[in-house]
Amino acid sequence: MTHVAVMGAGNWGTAFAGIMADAGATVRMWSRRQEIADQINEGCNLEYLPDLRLPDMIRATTDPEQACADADIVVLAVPSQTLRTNLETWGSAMPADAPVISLMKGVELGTTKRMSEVIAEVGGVEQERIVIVSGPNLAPEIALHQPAASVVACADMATAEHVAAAVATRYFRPYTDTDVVGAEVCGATKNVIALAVGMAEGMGFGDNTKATIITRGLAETTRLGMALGAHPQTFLGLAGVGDLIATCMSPLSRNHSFGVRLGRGMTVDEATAQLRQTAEGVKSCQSILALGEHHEVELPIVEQVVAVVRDGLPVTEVGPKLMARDLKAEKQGTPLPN
Ligand SMILES: NC(=O)c1ccc[n+]([C@@H]2O[C@H](COP(=O)([O-])OP(=O)(O)OC[C@H]3O[C@@H](n4cnc5c(N)ncnc54)[C@H](O)[C@@H]3O)[C@@H](O)[C@H]2O)c1
Ligand SMILES: O=P(O)(O)OC[C@H](O)CO
Repeated sequence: MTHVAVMGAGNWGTAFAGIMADAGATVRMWSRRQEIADQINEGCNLEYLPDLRLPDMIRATTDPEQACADADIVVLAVPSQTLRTNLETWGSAMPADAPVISLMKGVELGTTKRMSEVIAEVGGVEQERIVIVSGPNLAPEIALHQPAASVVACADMATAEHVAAAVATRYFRPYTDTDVVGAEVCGATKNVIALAVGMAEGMGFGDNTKATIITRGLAETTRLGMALGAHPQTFLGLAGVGDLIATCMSPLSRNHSFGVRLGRGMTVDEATAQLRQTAEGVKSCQSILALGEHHEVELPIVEQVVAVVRDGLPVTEVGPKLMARDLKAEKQGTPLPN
């Protein structure tokens, strides 16, 4: 039987622990807070996913050593901006040879590192062991066992196949890939595009506007990913278009909901206080823009989101700024996949 350690007991960590248990594994979760560990051990994570009944093979602890003991697979499910500190705290608890699944969708502020780069640097994990799971996977829907699929990407295809077999259930279908960079760029950037779509919705704009932001958001995501060496087809797959649609259109998305609040006139602090959940795009927009600047890639929508959340630009000025940009050919700077 496979033993899995899930480090992080929030929305996605808990739903993903459920997937792995349903796929036949025993799971030990690491929770920062004792009361959440206690709730999980009683069969329900009331704070994050009250509707998901957790089976007995999922146990929780606040001790990282206990969580990781004898783990065949480790799953990391913490906010992107705390991953570095979390890894430092866990230290030698992490096993030296097990595959490490990254569920995070963000880029580190300050360093502009992708999550796999942080895991390699701080956790000392080789690229062949780092596996990205990314796709249209809103945790509350997965918790209800609604069918969904995801990309399982690893530099080493054999490891991707091994992990895919370990996460496949009747409601969760993995597709393997080796494009780690592409999966990570898609996952992080779609959160920023969802903020922009949410802003538009909050201001009262309709589906033409939202579809325009999604499509041009895909164009800038593809440009950035390709500059970093990603495969162009990744952006048309589950981690790309799939997740972009789910996150930009769903009221369950924290990033979308955060954007809606900004569009209705709330400040970032007000929206943060009201949502009280991780909306990764609010921080990652800044590191993604910095990454774009470093690689000389134009990211106009990301740039406007940064202007709103970091610099306080009124949301009403975003649309006019984007619409007044120089006219260009649609495919300029965004090669199509072969
Ligand atoms: N929720 C989803 O539907 C979903 C789906 C796919 C990917 N993701 C990604 O997975 C990652 C985790 O998301 P989530 O939804 O589980 O987030 P969450 O906010 O629901 O949970 C985060 C967990 O990390 C813990 N944590 C550990 N150290 C922390 C610290 N220093 N500060 C704050 N929290 C700390 C929290 O206690 C909590 O248990 C994110 O990168 C997110 O983009 C989420
Ligand atoms: O709730 P969000 O906005 O973090 O999005 C959740 C997932 O990433 C959707 O796939």
